[in-house]
Amino acid sequence: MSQANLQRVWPEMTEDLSPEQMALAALRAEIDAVDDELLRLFQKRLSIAARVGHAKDAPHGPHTKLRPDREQRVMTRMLSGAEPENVDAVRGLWREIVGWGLARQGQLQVHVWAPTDPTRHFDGARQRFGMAAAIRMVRDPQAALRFAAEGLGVAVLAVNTDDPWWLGLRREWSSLSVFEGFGGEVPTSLAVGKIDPAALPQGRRVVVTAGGDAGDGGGARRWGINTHHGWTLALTDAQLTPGEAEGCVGAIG
Ligand SMILES: C=C(O[C@@H]1C=C(C(=O)O)C=C[C@H]1O)C(=O)O
Repeated sequence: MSQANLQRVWPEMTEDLSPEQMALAALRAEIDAVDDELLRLFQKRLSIAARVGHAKDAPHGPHTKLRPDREQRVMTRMLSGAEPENVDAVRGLWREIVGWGLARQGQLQVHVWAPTDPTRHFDGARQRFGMAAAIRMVRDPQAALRFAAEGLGVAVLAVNTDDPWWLGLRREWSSLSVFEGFGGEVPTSLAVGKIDPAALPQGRRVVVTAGGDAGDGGGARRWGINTHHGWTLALTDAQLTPGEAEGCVGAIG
């Protein structure tokens, strides 16, 4: 709102103000108007997200409502429209917005297992899933996997430790998919959940394979994350299909 307009709308409020105070009040009035618009749009988005949740109930599927592919598309679209200096702010805000959208379909429960540097892993989960999620640290990776396999929520598990929990992704926890990596180019923890394989993010696949070979058809780039008794957890650029013989257990974008 311009200073002249402010004076017109609130003459009694503005008569004793210095020009600096008037300028500040005008800018704050502008922010109030933007906030009103944001509030209306945010609440509209939340109610649409709730309707998307009902649409996912029919037919009732075995997967959680979290759709990493859709979240990735929403995020990419927003970041491509953001001014360069706003990219970090937009990323952080949209993580929150999408987190609250998902919460309208049921609060996301996240169990984090990270025996070393737990706060760093907890913070990574909080940034990824937002304030809407209920996040807690747990002591037993197998219990966290069981929790995720029962469809009660998702698990974030550290991989830079001596516990090769990830071997189970090809055995007893084959209903779970890795859908996110935390900690940089070579992730130090992975998120797993009962994610519809069709809803995994586009990009790097996660593979658990016997021997040092990712079985990715050769030529495709590959990053090793961990090994244990001849088994390898790695990332690959090869577009493998989750659940098939190549040992693909998910994708992290
Ligand atoms: C709204 C949806 O559900 C969840 C919330 C999303 C959002 O708020 O944008 C996106 C993906 C899902 O994790 C959806 O699947 O479109």
